Amino acid sequence: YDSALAQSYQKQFANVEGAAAGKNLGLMSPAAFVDATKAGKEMVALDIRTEAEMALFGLTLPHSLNIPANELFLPENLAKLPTDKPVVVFCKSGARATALGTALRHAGFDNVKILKGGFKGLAAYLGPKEAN
Ligand SMILES: O=S(=O)([O-])[S-]
Repeated sequence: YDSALAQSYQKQFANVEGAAAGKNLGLMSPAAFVDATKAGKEMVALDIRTEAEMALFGLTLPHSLNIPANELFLPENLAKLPTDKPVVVFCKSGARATALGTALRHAGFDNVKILKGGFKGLAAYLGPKEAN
């Protein structure tokens, strides 16, 4: 294996322990995302689902980007990601966002957060109380 890369990951994950483990992985709960959005905090939501999924439903937030996971690391797409405000990565259930968000963080995008549970988690959190 690539020992330099492994060392770099060891450094990245060295603080993933105890109560701060999730935070140090860049995970953001649906509650924290909703609160930050309502508080008007400047954030960019990045939807990395496939185009077919995005066609069904997607983000209508003012600052959102749609870049499918399989194209995210193309230089022209990385160039679209702001580095001066949080970028919250979205997918359906959180798996892709965790993988791709972790990769972005490892590549130096320290401002990247991962929406825990994806759209599903957000919908479950908002639930009927918001619909009423
Ligand atoms: O990757 S996923 O959690 O959206 S199915």
